[in-house]
Amino acid sequence: MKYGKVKNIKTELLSDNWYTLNKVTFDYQREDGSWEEQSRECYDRGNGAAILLYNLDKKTVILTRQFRMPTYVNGNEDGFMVEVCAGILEKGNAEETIKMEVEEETGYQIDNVVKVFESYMSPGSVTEILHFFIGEYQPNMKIGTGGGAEDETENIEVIELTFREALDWMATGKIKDGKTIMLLQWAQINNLLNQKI
Ligand SMILES: Nc1nc2c(ncn2[C@@H]2O[C@H](COP(=O)(O)OP(=O)(O)O[C@H]3O[C@H](CO)[C@@H](O)[C@H](O)[C@@H]3O)[C@@H](O)[C@H]2O)c(=O)[nH]1
Ligand SMILES: [Mg+2]
Repeated sequence: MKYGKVKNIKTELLSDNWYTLNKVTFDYQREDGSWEEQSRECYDRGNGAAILLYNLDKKTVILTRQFRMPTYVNGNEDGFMVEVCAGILEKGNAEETIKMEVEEETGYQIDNVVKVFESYMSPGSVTEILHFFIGEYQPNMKIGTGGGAEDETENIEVIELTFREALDWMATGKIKDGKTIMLLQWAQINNLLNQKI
């Protein structure tokens, strides 16, 4: 293997309070063939799925707004984040999970989703791979209020914006969430809303 091999992998559990934090110690083979011991903390919160919900007639997208404590403790003044709908894969595959999350968080029941790419979001410390989808919604697909799971105290606000407004929010920093920026830019590059940029 060109960029080294690993052996003697040892995993020490540091925390399993909500998700799992492990310290992984391993031998890593360098380019010159010599071995060195390294260790990395790996935070395992499972894998996830995210979706850009869009409507072609109205040229709109649906986003969510929710309080995110980790951002509050790191400079986000009110702690609120505008994000695409997303969730952690609990049971089932990414496609099933994202349809369930859409219903739970936004109140829309959508039939078709299309996977567009996947990405490790923080590969130096977080194990998670995130599956990215797009899905068209129609007003008559709204069957509930959304808001997130009661037992998870999510308190999610559902926001409908024109695609143009969403791009402006991204440009001005009102949208600062990585997965949301990635999906909005994917839509822009691929002319998803057929709009001249
Ligand atoms: N009580 C408690 N709740 C927690 C804790 N950590 C997270 N939660 C809550 O558990 C819920 C998980 O909801 P999901 O909708 O399944 O996940 P998500 O937080 O929206 O995750 C999505 O966004 C993340 C951040 O961008 C992504 O990393 C993830 O893959 C997914 O796309 C959220 O309400 C979250 O606040 C904790 O330590 N304690
Ligand atoms: Mg969520």
